Amino acid sequence: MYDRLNDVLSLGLHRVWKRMAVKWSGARPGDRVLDLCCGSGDLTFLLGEAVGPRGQVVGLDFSGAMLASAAQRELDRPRFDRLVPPLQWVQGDALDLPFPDASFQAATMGYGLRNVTDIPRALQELYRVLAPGGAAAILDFNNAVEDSPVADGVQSFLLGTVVVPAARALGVAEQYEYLRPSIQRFPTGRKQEALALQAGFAQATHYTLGFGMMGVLVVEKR
Ligand SMILES: C/C(=C\Cc1cc(O)c2ccccc2c1O)CCC[C@H](C)CCC[C@H](C)CCCC(C)C
Ligand SMILES: C[S@@+](CC[C@H](N)C(=O)[O-])C[C@H]1O[C@@H](n2cnc3c(N)ncnc32)[C@H](O)[C@@H]1O
Repeated sequence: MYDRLNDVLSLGLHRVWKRMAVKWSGARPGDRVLDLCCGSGDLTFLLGEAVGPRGQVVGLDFSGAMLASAAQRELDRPRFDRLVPPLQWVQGDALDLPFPDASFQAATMGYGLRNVTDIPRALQELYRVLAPGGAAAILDFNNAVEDSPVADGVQSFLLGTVVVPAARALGVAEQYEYLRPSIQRFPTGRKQEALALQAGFAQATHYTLGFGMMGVLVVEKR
């Protein structure tokens, strides 16, 4: 239901945003890459396409149920889709990653940073497991309250008049009612850049997508 609602409610655009995040992560053929808070694996599968059969892809999530869903999706993929390497599904905490320092050349995090309980800690762990020269792309809703009050207003309107009623019709209103307050608590793009630099990244740039309602924080480790 989560995947289907994402398609319907974003008019399929979330797939475009996820492809942009993978592109901006800098994942290249043969790389070892990580998808943090992978959920049902949307970004993990896209990373697999980017690194190809010689690459290595790890999807991490602390929900065993989401990982089981992702692993089943991998089994259900058509054989010709098997151009990607076998994906590794790891149950773990983004705040205490079970990987050595400098383990990955690139990483993604899709709609996860806003959901962790300690954003600075998550950025520090991401920095630690990236190799020097590595990069990551962190896709999430954009808290546009400072940069674009119009985008903030439209986002709030759509969440309240389209998203939550649609979720209510499917019996999952409570989960989707969480979105607006979580976005209001989420650091703005500028603040995310500052947090990333504090975590040790040499470069941090926040780009907006979806008419300012989504954002991607791109970070680079020297
Ligand atoms: C893929 C998307 C959201 C993932 C997502 C993240 C969460 O933290 C959740 C928490 C609780 C419930 C659900 C989620 C969740 O789905 C983004 C697209 C799906 C959104 C639900 C749609 C939101 C519509 C936007 C306000 C604006 C649409 C942009 C416009 C079509 C250009
Ligand atoms: C909204 S879903 C996003 C899933 C996927 N990245 C996507 O783009 O569809 C957020 C995911 O983050 C996971 N998550 C939240 N906090 C986490 C943490 N501290 N460590 C690992 N996973 C976490 C949840 O279990 C959930 O699967």
